[in-house]
Amino acid sequence: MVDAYINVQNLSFSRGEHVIYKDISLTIPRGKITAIMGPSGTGKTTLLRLIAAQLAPDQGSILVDGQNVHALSRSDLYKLREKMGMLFQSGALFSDMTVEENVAFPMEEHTKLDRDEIHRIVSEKLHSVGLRGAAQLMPSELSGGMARRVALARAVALDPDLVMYDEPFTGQDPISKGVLVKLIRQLNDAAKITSVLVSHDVEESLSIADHVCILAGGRVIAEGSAEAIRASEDPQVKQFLNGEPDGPVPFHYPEAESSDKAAL
Ligand SMILES: Nc1ncnc2c1ncn2[C@@H]1O[C@H](COP(=O)(O)OP(=O)(O)OP(=O)(O)O)[C@@H](O)[C@H]1O
Repeated sequence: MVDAYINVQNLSFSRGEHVIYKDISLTIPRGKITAIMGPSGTGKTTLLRLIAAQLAPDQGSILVDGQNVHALSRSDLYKLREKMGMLFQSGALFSDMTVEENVAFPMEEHTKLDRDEIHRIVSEKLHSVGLRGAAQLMPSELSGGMARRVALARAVALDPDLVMYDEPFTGQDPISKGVLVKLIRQLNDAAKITSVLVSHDVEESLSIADHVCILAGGRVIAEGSAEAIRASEDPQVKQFLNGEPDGPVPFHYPEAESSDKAAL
């Protein structure tokens, strides 16, 4: 039996007429790195936002560490969110704060630790991403890869049980990608974190993930170990892994019926 940290059970979610998920179930194992992959616009970021209870499902449930996140009181949800680190695409650094102040920010917001203790933890977190020497720099003085690593240090500042990464490799050169892959692995293993990674980057995702879910067309088209996914003979999985535009997974965003009729 898989020791699940997150259980998505019979989840359905629509935005207006657009069905994003139709009765999907998947498991995110505890202490492992799970990659969520799928074509652009398929709803990967939406799934992270549903897990963080920033969005509510139309049907079904999401259990995080055994708790139904959408049934929690405001204060229990707040407590659970303190255990979730997020590195979202939009999660840029605060441009008017130094690197050190950026990493200290979640501790100042969520804990009563004193300045010395915060300083010690910030140094430790920056050391773990190889940037202790950059503590006094401003974000504008960092390369894109360094900024991503500072954001990573900030995402793990509160020692979360779960870290969700949304497209951490976007815009990174191959060396930075390799560094980020190693860091995500190290942080996951050293602190026994459960990591969820959303990415388009098939090679980087398969190289790092223990467990993989591929989403397409509102469904889970494959779920399993990275090796099992690589070896899959399923035409939809092969199409996605090989980056082929034509195949069982449609390339075009579905048009509303009314616009079809209007065009006739
Ligand atoms: N705030 C919103 N209002 C309405 N529709 C939205 C909103 N945010 C996202 N969507 C729609 O939901 C669908 C899923 O979006 P989402 O960002 O989760 O996809 P994704 O798989 O993460 O895409 P990408 O890989 O391109 O980032 C898309 O079709 C998008 O148009």
